[in-house]
Amino acid sequence: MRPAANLSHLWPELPYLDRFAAAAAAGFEAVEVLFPYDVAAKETQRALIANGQRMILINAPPPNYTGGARGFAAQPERVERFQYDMKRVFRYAEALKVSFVHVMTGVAEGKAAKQTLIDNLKWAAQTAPTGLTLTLEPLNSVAQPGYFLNDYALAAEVIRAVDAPNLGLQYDSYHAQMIHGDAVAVFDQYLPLIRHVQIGDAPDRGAPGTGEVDFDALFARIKASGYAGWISGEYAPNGPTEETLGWMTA
Ligand SMILES: O=C(O)C(=O)[C@H](O)CO
Ligand SMILES: [Mg+2]
Repeated sequence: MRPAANLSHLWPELPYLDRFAAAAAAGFEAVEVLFPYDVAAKETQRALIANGQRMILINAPPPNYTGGARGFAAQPERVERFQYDMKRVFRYAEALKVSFVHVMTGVAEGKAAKQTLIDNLKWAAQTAPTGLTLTLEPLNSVAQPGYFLNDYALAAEVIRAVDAPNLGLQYDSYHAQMIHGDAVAVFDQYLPLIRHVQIGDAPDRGAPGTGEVDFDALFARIKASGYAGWISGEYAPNGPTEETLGWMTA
């Protein structure tokens, strides 16, 4: 088990740069951040160095760089902007030495959207710096209405169509449970494509153990599978984050 902390979700009461120290004090050597772009990469780097941590994952920027709409990789009218932004994210990722960039599809539907996503990902996989893996994550339609990649079967189809060694699946127990009703079965079914794991409960996206995901079974399956990647806590703590971290030793 290699635990990581998603600092966009955990320690929400602290300013961004203070969350690194809180995570270090809780024992996290690895962190991830959804959208670090409104802070200079050097400042994030300083926080990582000061706390002996590594940044494992960032998201490709949303249209306004700090939040809001979740990407546009499946929007046919924004291919040029996609390539422009991905070049920026690659520079940012290299500066922070991140392992994964989550590419978001945005709101879209239909055949043209799927083909655009596949073409964009082929280009991005070829252009990405060596050592960086791109991920796709299905997001459920309650959290992200209209989001193109709203199903694990669709994500698997796109990943297989792109067929690049540096593109894989980002599994998230919260979204998997919301979309398919059984997060454990989704983990089992898509294991060969999974490169990164995030955990949160459903339906409220609380800490593991607060909802309907069977975490005992999920952790047992992860352990039995030989999955050797990161498991990142990405949930809304209902109270002090430190009191929600039992999963780190599960
Ligand atoms: O919502 C999630 O689960 C994510 O991991 C995304 O990165 C959303 O931006
Ligand atoms: Mg997630």
